[in-house]
Amino acid sequence: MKQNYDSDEKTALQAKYDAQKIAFGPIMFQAAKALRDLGILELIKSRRKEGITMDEIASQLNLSVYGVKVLLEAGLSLEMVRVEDDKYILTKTGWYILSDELTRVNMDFVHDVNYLGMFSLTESIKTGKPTGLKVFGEWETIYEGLSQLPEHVQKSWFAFDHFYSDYAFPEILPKVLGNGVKRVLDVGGNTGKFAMICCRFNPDINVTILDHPGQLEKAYVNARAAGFADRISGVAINLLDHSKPFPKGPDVIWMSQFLDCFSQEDILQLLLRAKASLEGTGGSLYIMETYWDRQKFEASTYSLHATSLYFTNMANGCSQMYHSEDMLKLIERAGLYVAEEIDDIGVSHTLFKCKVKNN
Ligand SMILES: C[S@@+](CC[C@H](N)C(=O)[O-])C[C@H]1O[C@@H](n2cnc3c(N)ncnc32)[C@H](O)[C@@H]1O
Repeated sequence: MKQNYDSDEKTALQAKYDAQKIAFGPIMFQAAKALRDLGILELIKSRRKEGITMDEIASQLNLSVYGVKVLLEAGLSLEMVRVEDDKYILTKTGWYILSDELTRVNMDFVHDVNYLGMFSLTESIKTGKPTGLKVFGEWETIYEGLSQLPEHVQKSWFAFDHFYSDYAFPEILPKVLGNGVKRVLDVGGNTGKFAMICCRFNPDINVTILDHPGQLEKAYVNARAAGFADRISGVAINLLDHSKPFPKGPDVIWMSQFLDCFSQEDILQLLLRAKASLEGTGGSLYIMETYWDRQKFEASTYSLHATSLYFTNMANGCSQMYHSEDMLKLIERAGLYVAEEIDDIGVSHTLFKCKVKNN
């Protein structure tokens, strides 16, 4: 992470250039995506070091020279391509836009899930509502409508969600599921990915998923296909209804990439419900989240700050990718304590193992 956010040491020239990058950001984003999706970057990459002319790209891809020209010129300013003797060559940034899975997943998420809705971000800030969500439907939060979003939007949403958790899950399994764990409560368990990993990890483990009915349907299909139908069950629930207690007495309550879907007031209530479920049992609550202050790389912090605005405008209007101190204060207020913490899991996660105080 950039260690401090209290300095301003750019020259005026650099600052003005950076301001133009912001001013034209949405147009240049579309240019980068068009260069990727029209196959221009792929073709340039296939020519490696000798490069390829604009005319040849146009003819091979059946595009107008005009169209290829404006995109390639944008690509020069984006530093995605460079040009030598009229021949275009892919830069390192161009390679990342084309071939890096993390970048692709992020770009598709921005484009398919967020781009249209973000037009009303200011309104979301003023109203505390996810006003961008209306481009897809009339839900209070995106989670209620997730299974009804257009196919390509769902695909990008799930790819974004799964990319990050898929990398994180395998690393922490022995820590979370070792020591005779038998009953796992996966709060916000989505399509059952973690539940199935638990079942594979140890044949004695049974998992209950709490989530919206649309997500549970997908989880059941996946569980059946994997042969775990008898070990994975679900409770269809709107978790914002804090009058509904969590099932009592699991060995592990698992909340992965989940609490960022809620306001701080709601997180406190969810933690209190988790605590009530664990009271007197010796069980643990594991919270796996991406905190913007715990990142090793500026690129991660930047991505998390941007992702917060997805929550503001598209998801629910009130949550975000939190600072770890926000979460630690809520854990304390709920009467829990962090018994163990691990940073740098997967792409950018932190795991808090929480216990009930004076249990
Ligand atoms: C970002 S996903 C995380 C999924 C999974 N735990 C992972 O790590 O990949 C959040 C999950 O919480 C669920 N969720 C969010 N708000 C909810 C609510 N109010 N009631 C029930 N489920 C909710 C969503 O449906 C979704 O499956």
